[in-house]
Order: sequence, then structure tokens, then C-alpha cells
Amino acid sequence: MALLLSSPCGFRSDEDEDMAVFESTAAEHGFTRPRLPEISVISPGLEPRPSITEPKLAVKPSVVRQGSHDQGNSEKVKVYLRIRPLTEVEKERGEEQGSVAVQDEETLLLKAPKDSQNMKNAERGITQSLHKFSFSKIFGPETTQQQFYECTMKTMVKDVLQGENRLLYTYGVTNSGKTYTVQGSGREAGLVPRALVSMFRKLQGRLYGAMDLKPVMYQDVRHLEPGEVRAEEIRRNSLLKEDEHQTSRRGGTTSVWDSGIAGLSSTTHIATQLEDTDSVCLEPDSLSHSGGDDLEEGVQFSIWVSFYEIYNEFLYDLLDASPSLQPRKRATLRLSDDKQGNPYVKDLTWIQVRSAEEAWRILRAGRRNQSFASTHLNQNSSRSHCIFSVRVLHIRPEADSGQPMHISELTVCDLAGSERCKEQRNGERMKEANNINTSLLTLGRCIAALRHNQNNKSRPPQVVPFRDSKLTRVLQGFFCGRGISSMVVNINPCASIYDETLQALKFSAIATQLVHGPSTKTRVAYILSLLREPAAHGNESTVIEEDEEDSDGEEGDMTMLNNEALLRAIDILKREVQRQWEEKEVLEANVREQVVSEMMEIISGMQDGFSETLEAERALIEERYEDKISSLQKHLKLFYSQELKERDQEIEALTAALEKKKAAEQNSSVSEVDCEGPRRSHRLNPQAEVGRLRAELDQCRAELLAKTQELTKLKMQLEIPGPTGALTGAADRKLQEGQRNLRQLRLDLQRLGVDLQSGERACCRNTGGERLRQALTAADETLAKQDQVLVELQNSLTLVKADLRRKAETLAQTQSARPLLPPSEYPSSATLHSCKKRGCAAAAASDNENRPPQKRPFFQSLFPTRTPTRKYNTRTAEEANVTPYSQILRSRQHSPPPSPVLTPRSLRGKY
Ligand SMILES: Nc1ncnc2c1ncn2[C@@H]1O[C@H](COP(=O)(O)OP(=O)(O)OP(=O)(O)O)[C@@H](O)[C@H]1O
Repeated sequence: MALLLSSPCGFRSDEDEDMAVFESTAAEHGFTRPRLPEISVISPGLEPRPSITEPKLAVKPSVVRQGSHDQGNSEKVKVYLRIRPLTEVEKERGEEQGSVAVQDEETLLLKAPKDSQNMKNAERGITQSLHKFSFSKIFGPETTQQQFYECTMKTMVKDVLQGENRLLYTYGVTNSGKTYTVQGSGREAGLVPRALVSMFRKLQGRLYGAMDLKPVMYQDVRHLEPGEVRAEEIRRNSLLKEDEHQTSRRGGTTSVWDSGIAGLSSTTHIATQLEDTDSVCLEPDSLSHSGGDDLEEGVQFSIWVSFYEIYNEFLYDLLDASPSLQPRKRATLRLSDDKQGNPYVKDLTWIQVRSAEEAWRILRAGRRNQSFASTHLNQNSSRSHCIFSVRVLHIRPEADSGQPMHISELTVCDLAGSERCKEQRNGERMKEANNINTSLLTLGRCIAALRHNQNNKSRPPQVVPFRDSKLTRVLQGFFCGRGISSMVVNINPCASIYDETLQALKFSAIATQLVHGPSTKTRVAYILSLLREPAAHGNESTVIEEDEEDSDGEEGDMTMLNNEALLRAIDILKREVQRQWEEKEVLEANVREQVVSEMMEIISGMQDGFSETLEAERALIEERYEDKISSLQKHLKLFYSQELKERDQEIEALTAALEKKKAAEQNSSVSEVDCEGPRRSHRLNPQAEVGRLRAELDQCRAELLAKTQELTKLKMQLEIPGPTGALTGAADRKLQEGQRNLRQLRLDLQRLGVDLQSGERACCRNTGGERLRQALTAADETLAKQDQVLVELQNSLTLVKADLRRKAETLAQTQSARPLLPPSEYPSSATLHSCKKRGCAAAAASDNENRPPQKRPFFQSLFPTRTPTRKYNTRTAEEANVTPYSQILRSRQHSPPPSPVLTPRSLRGKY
């Protein structure tokens, strides 16, 4: 079977929120999901094995990047796995499905149970159902507390007494045995009580009796005044008394631990008595009495303890001697940085302890203030991250001021159990779970960033997000060279929580890739190594040639160097400081550049986002306003159509009322109908009016025809030879008669014009008068024709007159040739004169006024704008006498072209 090492994100499971916590940690490294093998292997903390291809996670031993001389400690971080035994109840529930199997001391095999999400995903081909993990050491369910202590904490205690800083933190799903591992249960004392007992046993006879030196801030010591010493004593005694009081209330066998959350306290029967713990720890192999021999000669030790918790991202002092009765109103602690930027918990209570018993009793008193609650997996679940710290002051009695030479610290952190948020039905529990997962996520990110920086020295380092959570901030020092950290992963082999267990193991796999930062202990050794390294420091190696043999051990002693060597060492160190300073500056510049470029990216992203939003908003607003406009248009259309409808209705109603009124008037006065009726009836019935007008026109035309025929007859008579005077006299009479008839005709036409105007007005007012308009147009045409006929008639008359004149001349010549006629038979001079005059007038008229009438829609001339009253009023008297019909005719003669044909105007001028 080919085995491939999958990155943690290769196990991306599911749509689970909690899972994402871990996946995101791995995802930061840009791992891509490989082709799925049948089994996944994660090999943390161990060198790659030949059978396993490990392209991404193969890590060369290295240290946190702190310069090129960090070879002081390249050991990998220890990650221990502890599997808790299944309880009888769990076995009865069928939780034992063999999903967790220990292959050997370092290898664990996980097999997904059939109901797990992992198995479902494996069936869909998303992930594997088998996973293999490697650890520094695996402790099975049968492992006793004693064995576990021996393999994990024992050496740490030794290191702390020798001046090192050590951190141990437990990580795991809730109910997996973290608290059991750290504190113990019943007679099974955990790591902390064992460590305390071990420590005090080693320090027998070496304890510093006074209480005047106290650890403060990050790793400083303060000299206490006598008053302060007394206050410290009172504080310690009150805590001890409180524990005594609680213990006596429990009858010495039962401890009642308040959860610290109102209404959520739980009672646990754990007889964690120090006597028991002591008896456990005094087992032959548990502590080596000879350990005290490792301690520095002449140095005295002062032991101080602190205990606090991080609950919902707030820090609470669990050793506060006067805790508030209302746990929710407990005072919170602040995190501060000292001058060197090292974080520390401000105003944290530190209590000096003189024995393991005192230390344990104080920690036990503090535990009563801890936040516990019942979860669906654990009736007594720690809902906070608990941090026990033991500070050891290494005091040299011979020092003048009694200042301690050194401070070392042992910190044990019992992390709150990770749990799926969706399992939490209670709002408070949900919030806790969120905060727990957030801080664990940050821890994972920090570890991942540290690992990345260690593995990719050529690339710019990633910023380790220690500041993103309180937990990582308080533990920061242990990941940055202040000490060494170890991790204990607790798992519960229950099949029902397999998925959570798998995720916890993936998380721990990242931690196992870390190597330790440089140790504080090695500072002197580091200086000596600088002096020894010829490659790095040129000829400086000669400085300590005589001391080479002595400097093999880690603990160097500066006092063995002579003055010259020391001066040279100072020189080298100065240069080293300078070099590191420059390196840090470059690093800082890189970090700043990265931050700036990231900021620029963010800003440009924001800009893009804003402009997109702006565009979208603009489009939205435009769309909205277009909608508004169209709806407004619709409403306006509706409104105006209604208005028009209403007006039409009003007009119809008015018309009907008018007709009604007129009909009533017609009926009431018949006589009026005779004289004025026709006009009214014209208005009332325009069609009838038009018909009547047409009939009148026909009549006029007939009259004209008759007159024309009469004139023709006269002409013929004139052509018949006969006495000239009689002929002209008859012609004159006939002409005068024709003129009279024409005058009459003209009057009729004028009347017709007036009637037509009124008829057309009436037609225009009629809303449905299209037909009437057509009728009027026809009438208009008829009138034009009538005009034409009149013109023709006039022409004929002119011709007749010319002929008459000619004949009169002929007659005159005839008379002059013949004997004189009696005066009565001569044509009168008036007649001749009138004939002449008429001929000239006709000629002038033919010049000036013989213009053809122009066609123009009659109803147009009815509009007042075309015939302004003012203009009419300013006309000459002659024009003012012009009849309405002549006005109509004139309106048709705008810019007439010259024509030989006589027009009605010439007639008007003449007659
Ligand atoms: N190795 C072990 N041997 C025997 N019992 C164990 C072991 N580990 C855990 N237990 C028991 O399992 C139960 C749960 O353990 P514990 O309270 O320590 O879990 P936890 O991980 O601290 O849970 P939480 O995170 O919710 O506080 C306890 O009753 C404890 O006694």
C-alpha cells in the first residue's frame, strides 16, 4: 500500500464549524488536497520514515528564527498522546468500536466508525476512513498517573529548578481527561500536585525563609517592605483558611467546587487530598532524592504560585482573596507588556508557598472560583483555560541586596475542551464554545506561523498572531525562546465523538512540527559559543582557546575568562548585537513592507468594493427612478384621459342642454323662427343649413344662367341691323336690368356668405362634425364655381359693351354720312361717356383685380387669428362697407397672380 502524507487540510471534513477552526490553520500554508490514499499519515515530531513520502511536512530540525546562531536547541516540541479508558457506561453504550488503535509507542491508527461523519465522507470519496498519527510518545488507557508523570513532567521540574522555563498544556475534546491529567482525581494525583511534591522534595533545606522578594511583571523581582510582607502573609493565610474551612465542611473527603458561574455549580466527589497525593508521589521511583544535587551551590529558592483562568476572553484571578460573591462581577485582570515588550498579567496574585501542601491547598482554593459547567459530554466540564504557574526565585544569599540571580517558571495550562458549537443548546454554552474555539484557533495559527517561519527561512517570515487571543499572548514567551513547551493531547476513544477526536489530532499534528526556540539557560553558553566560532567571528576563536575544554557543557561560566578575553567577548557581543540589530531592522522593514502591501491590497479591494457598490447603487437608483417616471407617466395619462372624458361628457351634456333649450325656444315662438329661425336652425342642424345654402346657390346659378341667356339674346339683337338708337337703348335697358339682377344676385351671395360663415362656425363647434366639414368644403367649392361663373358673365358683359361701343361708333359714322337724325335717336353723351367710362374701368379692373380666386378651406378663414378685428377696424370706409362674402373672397386672394380674367372684386368695384 502506497502511503502518502496528507496535510491537515487534506482531511477537510464536513460542513462543521468547529472543524473549520483546524482546517483554516492548515489552509494558511497553501496545501492542496492530494489524491486520496487509502490511509492518511501524519508524522508529527518525528523524522520522516522511508516508507512515507512527506513533501510538505518534512521539517529539518531548526529553531524559531532568531538569528543565525539559534542552533542552541533544535529539539522538536514534545507532543504526548494520552488515551483515557472507556467507562463501564460507555462500554455498555457500545462506544467501543475499535476506532482508536495504538500501533506502537509512537503511532496511532484511527479507523472511522460506521456512523461517523468521517466514514460518510470517506464513502463519498472526500476523505479517507483510516488515519495514522505519530507522536513523541503514546500513553494508552492503562497508563497510570505515576507513569505519565515520570515520562512527561519529571524532567520539566528538574529543568525549572535549574533555571529553565517550562510549559505544559493539555489539549483535547471535552471529557477526554485533560483535567484528570493535570490535577488528578481521587487518589490519582495529576501532574501539578506531583510536580509540587517533587519540587519541594528537591528543595528540602534550600528554601528561602523570608517573604521579602516577590516576582512581579514578566520575570522581575521586587523587594517587599515589612508592611507588604505582612499583607502577603495575611493573603496566604486567608486562602489557606478558606481551603481549611471548605475541607472541614466536606468532611475531608468530598470537595465541592463551585463553577464560578451563577446557577451552574456542580458537585464533584473528588477526594484530592494532599495526603493522598503525597503518598502517591512518595512511591520509590517517583522522585529522585538525588535531584537536589543538581541545584546550584549556595542558591536558595523561593517558590511562588499563581492561578488564573481565561474565560470568554477575560482573565480572572482565581487566587483573589476577596472574590466577589457574584461571580459574574469578578474583577478582570489586564495584560500588559514590560519595557522589553514581554507580556505579563498585571496585578496577578502571587502567593509564596513553603511546602507542597500549602501550594496544593492554595491551588485547590483557587479552583473553587473556576468556571465549570455541565456539557452534554461532561457533567463537570472546565469552560475556561486554567493556568497554574509556579515561579522559582533563585536567590544567592551572598548577594548584597539579596537580589535573586534568576527566576524560572513552570506553567501548566489546562485548556478548555473543544466542542462542536452546534451541540450547545444553551446560549451561554454556545458563547463559551465560540470563545474556546477562537482561542484554540489562534493557538493553532500561532503554531502554524511559527512552523512556517522555521521551515521557510529564505522567505519573509509570517507574523505570528500571538495578540489575537489572550491565551496565546500569555503563552507567547514559551514559543519565543523564553522556555520550552510540551503538549499533551488527550483523547477519548468513544466512537460517538470520533470526528471531534480526529480534528483534535490533526490540530496537534501541526504542533508536533515545531522545534523549540533558544533556551534562556543557554545564554551564557551561547556567548561562549560565539567566542568559539571562528567561521562566524574570524580570529576571535583564539580568545578562549584555553577554555575550550571547559565550555563543552551547556552551562558556561563567564568567570573562567580572563579580562582580555572578556573584553574581546564584549567586543564580539557588541558586533553580534549590531548584526542582530541590523537583521531585525531588515526584518522589520520586511514586515512593514508586507503590512503596507497587504494594507494597500485591502484598501484597493475596498475601493473596488466601494466602486462596485456605487455602481450598483447608481443602477438601482436609476432603475428606481425610471420606474417612478414610468408610473408617473401612466398616472398622468390616466388622469388626462379621465379629464378628457369628463370634458367630452360635459360638452355632450352642454350640447344636449343647448339643443334642448333651442328646441324649446323654437316651439315657443314660431314667428321668431321665420326671421331668425333659419340661422338658429342652421346652427342646430348644420346639414340642413348646408343643404339649404346649396339649394340657394343652385337657384342663383340658374338665375345667372337665365341672365346670361338673356344677355346673349340681347347681343344677337344688337347684331341684327336696325336703327342704332333703338338697339343701343334696348341694350342699355337690358344691361341695366342685368346689372340690377346682378346686384340682387350679389346681395343674395352676401347673405349666403354670412349664412355659410355661421353654418361653418356651428359645424366647427360640433364635436362630431367631420361630415359637416366635408359638406362645407363642398359648399366652398360650389361658391368658387359660382365665382367663376360670375367672372365669365362679367367677361361676356365686357365683350357686349365693347361690341356696343363699336356699334355706336359705326352708327355715329353712319349718321354723319346720312342726314341728321332727330336728337332722340342719337345715343346720349352720358351713355357714351358711361360706355367709355365702363370700358376704361373694366380695363383698369382687368389690370388690377382680374385675379383668380385662390382655393382655401373655408373653415380656416373662420378662426379669429386669420381675421383680426383690429385690422378690420382700421380699414378704409370703402373696405368697411365690404360685405362678409367679399371678405371671404378677399381672404382667398392673397398674393394673386396677374390674370386676364375678371374677379368678383372687379364687379364689386364696378357695382
Ligand atoms: N486516564 C484516565 N483514567 C481514568 N479516568 C479518566 C482518565 N482520564 C479521564 N478520566 C475520567 O474521565 C472523566 C472526564 O475527564 P476530565 O474531566 O478530566 O475531562 P476534560 O477533558 O478535562 O473535560 P473538560 O474539557 O470538559 O473539562 C472524568 O471523570 C475523569 O475521571
